[in-house]
Amino acid sequence: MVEVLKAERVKYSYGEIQALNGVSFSLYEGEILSILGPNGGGKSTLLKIVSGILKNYEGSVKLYGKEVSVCSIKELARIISYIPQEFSPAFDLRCETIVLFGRNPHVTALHSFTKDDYKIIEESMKRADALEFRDRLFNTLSGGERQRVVIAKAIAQKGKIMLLDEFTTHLDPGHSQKLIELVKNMMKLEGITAINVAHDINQAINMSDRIAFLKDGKILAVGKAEEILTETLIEKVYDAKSTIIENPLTKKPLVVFY
Ligand SMILES: Nc1ncnc2c1ncn2[C@@H]1O[C@H](COP(=O)(O)OP(=O)(O)OP(=O)(O)O)[C@@H](O)[C@H]1O
Repeated sequence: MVEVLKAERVKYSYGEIQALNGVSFSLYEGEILSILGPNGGGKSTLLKIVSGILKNYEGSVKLYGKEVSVCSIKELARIISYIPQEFSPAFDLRCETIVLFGRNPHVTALHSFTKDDYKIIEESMKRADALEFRDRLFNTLSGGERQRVVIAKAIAQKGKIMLLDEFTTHLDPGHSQKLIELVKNMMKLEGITAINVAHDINQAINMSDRIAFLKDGKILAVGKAEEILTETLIEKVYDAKSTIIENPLTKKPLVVFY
């Protein structure tokens, strides 16, 4: 198994607030690792460190063996595609232009976008089922339609690692299901690896190879859902009562809160 990312004893604080307090885990090529946990547990902070937004962390975070804090933003953007919960550009931009942003990390100082870039954009929009929005203004689309465009941008970026930050939060069950399928298929076809930050535990169990629970800046458990999930763990993480049954369709654990 190729280790794509290795985090060791990562600590991060915002002034007095210790957001991460000794986080260690590995991410292996081709897997989806979902990170779950209560509000304020440190999930977004972890994604910001992995994507190079927060650099002054303690410990070590290596991507393909290289420390993230010394990678340039452009270098990271060639490896990492980030799909946020919401993307709201400050200006009125056409959807094609948004997807074109995905090609920025591949453009050199000497020449701008090429014919190939435009071909990649068209293919990416087709795959994300977003081609029909090509000439529409991004801000006029619905939440689900926008996410398809943002996913097209991530496809066009051709990063080997995808960071998904609660990317289905504002979507209805139909759109949410379609987008998860799209991301999973894309990952299989392109051999992409993903970290998926989520609150919907059952959705995370169904779409992931492994799950991790982050609380108070520490990982409480990480592994295959069927191996680590217990009612006691759920209570420790969320302070909530649950019962865990077998999902009749997927045969994976299904957490029922009560
Ligand atoms: N810019 C900031 N300045 C100060 N404190 C921050 C900042 N961003 C996050 N924090 C604090 O760091 C801790 C971890 O926050 P983080 O956003 O990483 O949690 P999270 O697990 O993503 O939460 P949620 O599930 O609510 O999105 C929280 O206590 C939060 O208040």
